[in-house]
Amino acid sequence: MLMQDSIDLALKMTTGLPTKLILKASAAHPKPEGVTFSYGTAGLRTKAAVLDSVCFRMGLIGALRSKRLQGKVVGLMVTASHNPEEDNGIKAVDSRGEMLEAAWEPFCTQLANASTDDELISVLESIIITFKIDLSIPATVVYGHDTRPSSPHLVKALVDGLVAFGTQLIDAGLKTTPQLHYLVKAHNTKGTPEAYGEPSEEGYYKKISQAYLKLVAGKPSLSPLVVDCANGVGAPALLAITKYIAADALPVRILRTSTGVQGALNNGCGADFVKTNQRLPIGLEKDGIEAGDRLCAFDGDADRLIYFYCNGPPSTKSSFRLLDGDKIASLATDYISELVKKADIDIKVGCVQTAYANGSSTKYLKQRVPVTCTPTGVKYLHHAAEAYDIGVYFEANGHGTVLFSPEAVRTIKAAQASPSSPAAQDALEQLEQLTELINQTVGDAISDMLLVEFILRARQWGPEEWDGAYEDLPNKLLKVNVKDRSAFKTTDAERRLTSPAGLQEKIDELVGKYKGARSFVRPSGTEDCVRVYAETALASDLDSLANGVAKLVQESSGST
Ligand SMILES: CC(=O)N[C@H]1[C@@H](OP(=O)(O)O)O[C@H](CO)[C@@H](O)[C@@H]1O
Ligand SMILES: [Mg+2]
Repeated sequence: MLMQDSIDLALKMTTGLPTKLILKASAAHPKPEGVTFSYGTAGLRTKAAVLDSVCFRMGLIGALRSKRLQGKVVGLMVTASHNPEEDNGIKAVDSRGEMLEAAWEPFCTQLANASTDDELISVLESIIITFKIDLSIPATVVYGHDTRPSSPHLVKALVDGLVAFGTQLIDAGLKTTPQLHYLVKAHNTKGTPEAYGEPSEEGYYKKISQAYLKLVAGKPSLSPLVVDCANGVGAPALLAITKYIAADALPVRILRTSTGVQGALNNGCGADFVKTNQRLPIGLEKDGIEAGDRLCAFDGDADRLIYFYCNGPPSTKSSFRLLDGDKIASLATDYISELVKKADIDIKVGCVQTAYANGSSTKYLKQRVPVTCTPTGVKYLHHAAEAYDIGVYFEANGHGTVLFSPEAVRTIKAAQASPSSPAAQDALEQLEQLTELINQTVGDAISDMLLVEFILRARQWGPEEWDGAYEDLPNKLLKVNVKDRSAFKTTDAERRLTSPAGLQEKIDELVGKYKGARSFVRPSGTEDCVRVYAETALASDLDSLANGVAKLVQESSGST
C-alpha cells in the first residue's frame, strides 16, 4: 500500500474514536506515578490500591476487543486469584470463553502504562489500526468480580472505560472466574447448534449438576468430602450448587466460607497455600478431620483445585498427602482413556503438562497416552490440548480441565446410534455427560471437583487408592530474587536456559551429580522473581540440589 493510502486508511479507521469522552472519563482515573504494569500469565495483577486506572483502561480494551470480534460478547474479570487480599487484578476473556488472544497482551501493557493523554490516545489508535477495528460495530462486555473488598470500586472504574465506548454492559456481579468464562461462551453460542448452556449463573449450575447427577446415578455414595473454599467466591458458588445436587449424590462439608471477613481470603488456606506449603490449611486439624478423610481446596477465584488427605493423625505433619493437579490429570486421563477403549471409538486422548509436573506423573501418563509439555500458563496448555481429540491438561498447582474437540463430540454422538455392546453404550453415555460436566472454557474448581468425585465414586476409591497410582518424586520449588529477571531466557518449554550465558551448563553439571534428578530455572510471569524447581530420586538429595541451583542463579545474576 502507498504511504498516503495507509495514512488515509488509518485516519478513516480512527475518526470514530470518542477521544473527548475517553479523556474526560480518564481524568477521573489517573495513572499512579512510578508504577509499571505488565499483562502477564494471569492478566494484570498487583496491589489493588494502584489498579484504578488499569481497570478503566481494560474497560477500553474490552470494548475494542468486542468490536474486533464483530460485536461478540467478551469478558472482564476483576480478581487476583490466590494472591493476598490487598492485591487485585483484571483479566480479559475472549469470545469462545478462552483467555485473551496473546497478540493483544502487549497492547494491554502499553495502554496500562501510558502516562499522558496523548500516549493513551495513540495506543488506542495503534490497537485500532493494528487489528483493523471497525469502531461503528457495537460492543458488548460481561464483567464479574471476586470477593475482595477492593473489587466493587475497581468494577466501577472498568465500567467507566466501557461506557466511554458506549458498550452494552452485562453486569455478572460476584462470580468465580470459570463462571465468567462460562457466561461469555454461553452468551455467544445462545440459539446456535453449539449452545453451551443458558447464559446465567443458574444455567451454569443446571448444566453441570444435571450431568453430574446422571453420571453418579446408581453408584454407591462415598464418605463426605471436606472442601476448603479459601474464604473466597468458591464458597457461595459451592453452596449454590449443593441446592441442585442432593446430599446423597454429593456428601460435602464446606469450610473456610468467611467471604466477608477482613483478611480471611487465602489466609492460611486455599489451594495455593496447601500446594506450596504441602500441609493442611491452618487449624484444619481442629475441624474434626480424621485420617483417610477426603479433602480438597479451591483458590480465591475458584479456578484451581487441590485434593489432599492424611494417612495418619492429622496433627502429625508427616501424615499429610497431596493429590495435586498432576494426580488429578492422571486420574482423569486414566479413566477417560479407559472409557474411550470401552466405547470402541477412534478417538485420541492426550495429556498436556508443564515442566513443573512431577516426573512420576509424566511417566505414569506416558504409559497410557501421548504427553505434551508446554511453557507455564494456562493459555499454552489449553492450546496444546486442543490438538488432541480429548485433551486433558493440568498444571501441577491444580489449574486445568479436559477439552473435547467438536469432532470427538460428533464421534461420541454418532456412535451412540449403534454402540458395539452394552458396555460401549454405557461408556459412550458417560463420555457424553462428561462433555457437559466439565467446564471446557478454563480450569474450574467446582466442575473439576465433581469430575474427581464422579471418578472416585465410579471406581469406589478412597484417597489412598487414588494416591497409589504412583509415588511423587521428592520436589522443591524456590523463589530467588534477582536484580533483573528479564535476563533469564528459556527454551524447550522453559526446561533450559539460553541466558545468562553459561548458567545452564553449570546447572547440568550439578544435576548430573544426583541420582534421577531434574532441575530447571525460569523467570516468573506473575511475581518479581526467578523460580527454581528441583526433583530428585532420593529425598536426602533434594535440599542440596535445590539450594545449589538457587546459588548458581544468584551468582550468575547478582541477587538483590
Ligand atoms: C510454578 C507455578 O505454580 N506458576 C504459576 C504462576 O506462574 P509464574 O509464571 O510461575 O509466576 O501463576 C500462574 C497464573 O496463576 C500459573 O499459571 C502458574 O502455574
Ligand atoms: Mg485462580
